[in-house]
Amino acid sequence: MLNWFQGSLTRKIGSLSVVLLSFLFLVILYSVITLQRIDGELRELDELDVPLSESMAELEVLQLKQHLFLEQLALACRGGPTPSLTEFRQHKAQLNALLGQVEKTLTAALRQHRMRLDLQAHQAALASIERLLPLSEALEQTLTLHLQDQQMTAAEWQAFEPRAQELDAGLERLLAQLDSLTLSVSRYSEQHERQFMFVNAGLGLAGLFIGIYLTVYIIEVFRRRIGRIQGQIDSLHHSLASGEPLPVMTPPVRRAPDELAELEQDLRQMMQQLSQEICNRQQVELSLLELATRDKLTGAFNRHKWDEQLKVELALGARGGQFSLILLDVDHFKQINDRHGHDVGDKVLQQLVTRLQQRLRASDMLFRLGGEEFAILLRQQSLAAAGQLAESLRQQVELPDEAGLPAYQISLGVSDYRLGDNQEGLFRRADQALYLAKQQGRNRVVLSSAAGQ
Ligand SMILES: Nc1nc2c(ncn2[C@@H]2O[C@H](COP(=O)(O)OP(=O)(O)OP(=O)(O)O)[C@@H](O)[C@H]2O)c(=O)[nH]1
Repeated sequence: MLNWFQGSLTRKIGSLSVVLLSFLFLVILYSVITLQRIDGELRELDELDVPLSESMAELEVLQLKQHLFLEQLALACRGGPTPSLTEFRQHKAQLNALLGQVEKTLTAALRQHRMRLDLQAHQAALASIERLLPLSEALEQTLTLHLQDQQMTAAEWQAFEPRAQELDAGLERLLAQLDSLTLSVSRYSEQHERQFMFVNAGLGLAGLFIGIYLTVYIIEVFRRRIGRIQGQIDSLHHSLASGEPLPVMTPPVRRAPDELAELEQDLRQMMQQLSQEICNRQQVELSLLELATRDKLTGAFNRHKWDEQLKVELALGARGGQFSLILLDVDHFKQINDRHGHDVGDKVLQQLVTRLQQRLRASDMLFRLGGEEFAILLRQQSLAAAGQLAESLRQQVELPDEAGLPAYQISLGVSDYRLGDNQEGLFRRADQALYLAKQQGRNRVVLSSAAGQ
């Protein structure tokens, strides 16, 4: 049973169909066998019912003839013509033949015994025939004796009449028994046919319900599972369109490994891979963006980013925004390189960026313009405030180093945005301030205003 639940969908539907077909086959088999039985019963009924009915009709006619003969005999006692003994003998021979025929029919039915006949009623009818035969024989002998002298006396008639009536009553009883026998057989057959009809209708309905259940089951299974797959494909479409990672999938529930479940699992795996791919791609994009905008050695923004950002800030400035610019340069950096080597020079540049970043705010942006030259964009900062920050940066850099790097200083030139400035104008003012700082002995801050700009 557990195997069935874990089986493929084709196997499940196939096995349910086999159950349904087997059930229908059994229904058909049952119908054929029962119909054959009913047909046999009807044939047996014909074999019993038809001859018995014919014999009964003849017996009734014979009984009437017997009555007439006895009436004539009663009249003969009172002086009427004596009836012919030959006629009585003919009746008796007919009676014997008929009784023999009925006995044969009943005995044959009993021997076949395929139908549910009332055995007691059968045997009672046979016993009645057994009793009637000697009675008829004795009556013939008595009548032969009385009619030898062609005349029956009144006393003889009185003795004879009860025995004749006994034979008549016996015949009457036999007829009633045969009648009830044929009636009960017909009733049994009718009842049996009705039962067959009900059972067959019930089985047919059961087959119909199983068929409907199977159909509904298949439709429901497909509808639910395909709906789930559709939902996953929808979220895949959405994710691909928006570029967002796919929703985190719960680990696949262990389900029957049928075709649809396999498809779902494949789809889930594909979505997980795709989700991973999207995350990777976003990381790659971030890395590429970093590479494109950051300086490899120091991690500060690069020249390319500087050009872009300066355009943005100038556009904002043209709309009323305020910002300032600091240009800074390491003093005598060539000497550091020359004395301590290029690698130490690199470390100095890295350390410089770290120290500067420590003092800057999140909205400030530090750029390496080339060599040992740097620029800082300060949003919402006046020239004076930028000058103060520049001075504090200078002092910060001047502090003795704990990592064993040589001491160094920086010179800084500061300018602020003025309405109508372009990239060159703004940069030139800051650069001239820096140049002046170098001229005045380095390790200092010069504002563009002080530089006469
Ligand atoms: N270690 C290292 N040195 C660099 C790098 N880029 C430029 N330099 C060196 O920086 C030095 C700049 O020297 P200069 O332009 O003469 O300036 P300076 O020696 O700092 O003198 P002033 O600016 O006048 O104080 C040169 O020797 C360059 O080789 C770099 O990425 N790493």
